[in-house]
Amino acid sequence: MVDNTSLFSEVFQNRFPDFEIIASSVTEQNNIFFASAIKGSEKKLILAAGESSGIPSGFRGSKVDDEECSYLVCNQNHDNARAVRSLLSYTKPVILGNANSFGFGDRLGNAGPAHLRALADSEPVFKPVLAQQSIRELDRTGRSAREVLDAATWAVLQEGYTAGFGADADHLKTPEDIDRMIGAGFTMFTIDPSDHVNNRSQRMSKPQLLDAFKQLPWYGLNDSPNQFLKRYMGKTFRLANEYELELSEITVLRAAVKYGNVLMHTQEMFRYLSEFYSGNDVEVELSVDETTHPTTPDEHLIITSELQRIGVHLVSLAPRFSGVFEKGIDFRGDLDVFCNEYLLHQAIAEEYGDYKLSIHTGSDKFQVYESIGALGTGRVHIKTSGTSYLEALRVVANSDASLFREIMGLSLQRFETDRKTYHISADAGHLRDPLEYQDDDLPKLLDDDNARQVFHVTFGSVLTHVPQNNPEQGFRKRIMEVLQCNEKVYEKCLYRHFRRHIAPFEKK
Ligand SMILES: O=C(O)[C@@H](O)[C@H](O)[C@H](O)C(=O)CO
Repeated sequence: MVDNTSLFSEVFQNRFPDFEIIASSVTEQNNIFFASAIKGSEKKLILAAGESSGIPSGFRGSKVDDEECSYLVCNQNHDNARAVRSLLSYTKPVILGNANSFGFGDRLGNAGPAHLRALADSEPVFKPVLAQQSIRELDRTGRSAREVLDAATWAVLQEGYTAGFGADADHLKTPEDIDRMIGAGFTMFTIDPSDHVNNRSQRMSKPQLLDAFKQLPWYGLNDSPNQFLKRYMGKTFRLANEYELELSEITVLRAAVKYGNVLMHTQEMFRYLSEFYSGNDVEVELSVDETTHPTTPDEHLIITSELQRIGVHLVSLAPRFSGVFEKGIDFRGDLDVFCNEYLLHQAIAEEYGDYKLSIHTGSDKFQVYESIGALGTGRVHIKTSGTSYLEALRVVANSDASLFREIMGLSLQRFETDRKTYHISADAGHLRDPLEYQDDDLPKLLDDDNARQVFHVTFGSVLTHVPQNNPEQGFRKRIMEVLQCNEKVYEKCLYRHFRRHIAPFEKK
């Protein structure tokens, strides 16, 4: 039996023959039908159809009145995204809780449909965090938090994905960062206290540690040096009836000095979010992945115990894992050491924090996913972002060699500046002048680690580059046009790439 939505897919198509109606998007609410559509090379649209009086007032568009039916042809702009979210609840982000989740950072705002398809074709292993951008990414691309959230709403509507998605305001360092993101409707808040990690503690002698230990913000933490030492020094903590962590005096002192101010700052950010936005349904991640030294399991145990004591509740925590996690390339290091520590971190997260482990810089870590996917233990959040931008550049390299060479030229120029604050080891000296590559060799650069990292961290310079003599020819506009003309290829690249990330977690 033909259901209403497939019937209306035909109605829309017959009424607008020069539009491509996206069948997966057709939905009905209060006898009004909606569909995502594409009109030639123009931006995607949203169509509404029904009795004229029935079309909700929040939608803005051009009206077409037929005898039996009225239609509204709307641009996918912010006002219409808000109207969609107020009408179709599944297009609003929600908190995901303890469910395994996958962060699909999307610096261009057009990768969402393929992200959802890569996930939908797997058994329900992950919930999608479809809107995810860090303050650093927004500052570098010039995009707003609402643009990121709207892109996720349009993707969910287009794919007819009704199972719920998250929205991660990533790497927040100040209360102002929280204000900037929560106003757009984000639901997950990743606190980044890395500026408060005392990395010097790694090299401190015991006298230096004792001196720094006394100067920690004990009053703010409602604690004292002696009470802290009594809780941990010389204590043995059993984990999952399998592991034991015995905390020596020097370990406890070093952990306190390294993370003491992190706890204070995290408490302040958590209280700000909880008190100023008490009406919002939110969840919090703590990310200490961008520090100079790995987070040891001993340190993780102390951090999570202290967070519990000061009333900070997390949905996930991102430690700095051992081994080399760099942007845009696979894991480097001893995979056995990583897996052993991962299991310890998982046991701590489960037993002392009841939260997920979060893997940042999760793009392209295929060796890790083959290992931990097979383990099938614990709960995990995986965070990716730059890798979707690299797949977009792969399409540009295959479709518009001239544009790609221009982008590569700018990326090489900007690399040494833009690489700051990113943990990468690429050597641009291995790359040649863009003009020295044959057209056919350009796409292969997206499989070269040095080139991947050069492109990965220069996204901001590229996406905000507008030639003074020709403002209409900015790189972002040209990239989006190439992707729009090659949408099926782009979606196939993204789908294939994210299936490779997700498949290792599917039950064999
Ligand atoms: O580039 C960024 O700022 C973000 O993508 C950030 O690195 C994010 O937390 C991440 O780890 C994505 O892989």
